[in-house]
Amino acid sequence: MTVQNIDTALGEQQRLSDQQSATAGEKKPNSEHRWIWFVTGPTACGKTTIAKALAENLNLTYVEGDDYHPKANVEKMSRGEPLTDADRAGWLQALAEHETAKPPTSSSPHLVITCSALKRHYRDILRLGSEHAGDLRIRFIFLQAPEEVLMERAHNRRGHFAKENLVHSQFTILEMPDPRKPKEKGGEPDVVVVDVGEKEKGVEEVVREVVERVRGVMHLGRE
Ligand SMILES: Nc1ncnc2c1ncn2[C@@H]1O[C@H](COP(=O)(O)OP(=O)(O)OP(=O)(O)O)[C@@H](O)[C@H]1O
Ligand SMILES: O=C(O)[C@H](O)[C@@H](O)[C@H](O)[C@H](O)CO
Repeated sequence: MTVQNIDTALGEQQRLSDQQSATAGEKKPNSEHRWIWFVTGPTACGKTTIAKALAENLNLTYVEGDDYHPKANVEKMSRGEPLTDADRAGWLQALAEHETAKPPTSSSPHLVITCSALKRHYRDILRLGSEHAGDLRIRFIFLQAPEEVLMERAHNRRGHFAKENLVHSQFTILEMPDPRKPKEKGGEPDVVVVDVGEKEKGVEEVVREVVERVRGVMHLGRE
């Protein structure tokens, strides 16, 4: 197979996976729905960077998930101590409530929210919004990169409470979503996985890919 053929095959595979993501769980698309996009992945994978750019490009409302942590969580993370399930419970609940709250009127009703969402169970808490407010389409973008790459990004980042000493603990509990398998087989077809680990890719290219794939899912979901 030539490089071009591999690219075409991968593109097709991605399109099929996004198509699945567009309609995951819905029998009939509803034109009145709101989109909620969670940008997820371990610390320093680029959630804030990519979510802001995505919101700006598609004119969606950006919400920084870290702003919903209680002070004690931020202090704990600043000391390099990993959060527990109990520490994250209230935070996940706050984000789940935020997604079902009355949509903002001053800007787009569609949200892009950052949240590490490291475990399947956490993503399921966020998915519950769809049951509580029937017009929601909750989707995830998982930014995937090797641990060493995120260690380096966290090390080089300035002015953030999360340092490189949080990275390893997050990888030990990470439950990577698999969008290719159906839900009944443990898969998560409502997740768009984007590789952000390649050095030569850079932020601009990742943003371009994310915007294109989100656009694809939202468009497919409206058909
Ligand atoms: N695709 C990329 N390529 C190279 N550097 C990147 C990329 N995306 C983000 N970065 C850089 O990596 C660092 C981490 O990014 P960012 O703060 O957006 O991550 P985050 O996932 O929001 O982190 P946290 O969960 O700790 O808040 C930043 O310095 C950012 O500029
Ligand atoms: O433990 C977690 O789930 C993560 O630490 C997130 O809650 C943080 O917000 C992020 O990684 C740092 O910005």
